[in-house]
Amino acid sequence: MEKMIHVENLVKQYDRAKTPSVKGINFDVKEGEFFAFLGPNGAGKTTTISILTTTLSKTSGNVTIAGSDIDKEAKHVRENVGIIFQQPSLDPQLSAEENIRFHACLYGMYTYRPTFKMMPKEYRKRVLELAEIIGIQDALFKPIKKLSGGMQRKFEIIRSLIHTPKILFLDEPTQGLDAVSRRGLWDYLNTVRRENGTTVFLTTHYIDEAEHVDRVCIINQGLIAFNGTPDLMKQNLLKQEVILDSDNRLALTNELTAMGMNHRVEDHVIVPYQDITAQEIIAKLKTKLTLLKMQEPTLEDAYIEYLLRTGGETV
Ligand SMILES: Nc1ncnc2c1ncn2[C@@H]1O[C@H](COP(=O)(O)OP(=O)(O)OP(=O)(O)O)[C@@H](O)[C@H]1O
Repeated sequence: MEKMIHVENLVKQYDRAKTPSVKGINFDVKEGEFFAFLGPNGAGKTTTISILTTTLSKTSGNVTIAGSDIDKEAKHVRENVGIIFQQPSLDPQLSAEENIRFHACLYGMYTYRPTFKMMPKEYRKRVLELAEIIGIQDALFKPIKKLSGGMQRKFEIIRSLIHTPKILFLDEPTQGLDAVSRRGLWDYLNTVRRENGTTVFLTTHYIDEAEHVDRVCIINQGLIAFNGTPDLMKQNLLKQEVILDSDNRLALTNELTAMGMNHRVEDHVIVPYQDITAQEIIAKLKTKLTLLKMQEPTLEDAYIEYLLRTGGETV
């Protein structure tokens, strides 16, 4: 599988800043991968994403995007990426379609024409197709300022996809959106990923949005603190527990003690385990159980635990 993003010893020192904001980080993102770049406020996410999308210069290091060097082949890089920034970047005075048209012409895809009807057939087809996928055809010709925040975000995504980028960079794309709009946006992005095989690089403070990504990379104080699958992150950090109970709780706890299993009694009997599976514990128990529950840690639990253990801020 081709490396879509390659980052090697990337350093960014802002003018007048005492220390670098990004301190020599390394990571790769494979073609088609859904990659979440997480970290607390000020960790270096926006700095990194801005460098990768050629909107900010780096201090040192090597970065290639879809095989193109970000310094030597910046134009190629821009042709291959779509970007959704933290702050909405649509022109509120223009209609949704006009925003898309300007963007497409800016990318050199088409020569500008003053009306939608005068644009080439291929452009019109693509815009209508993309609008249909999210079900917002009706809003296409309305002024952007009349649309809800969620709809505007969707239009930004359409706009960023108009040139069929290989990589979509999303910098906190759902910030400020309500739960329904967030869900709708993710359903749409998943459709795009499935249909186009687009590589997605996401930064978000909603850790649950990264629960189903292929890989999570945590940046903390300008350094990579973790890079691996969400499952690995949970396994590495969270103690696993099984929650049990019985009408004869004393018999149950006695049995656990006899088995040499550490446990504590809270609302129920909680049994932390390591080097053994929950199934093995349960198979050994003779006492009749009235409750059997696995503790299902979330990615957010693991993330907070990770930052606490590595001495980072959790905000
Ligand atoms: N233009 C700048 N000049 C000097 N320092 C900056 C500049 N932009 C960012 N920084 C500093 O660089 C560090 C990383 O900031 P960055 O915006 O990349 O973090 P972030 O992880 O995106 O944070 P957030 O989650 O709050 O958006 C911070 O300490 C920030 O204060």
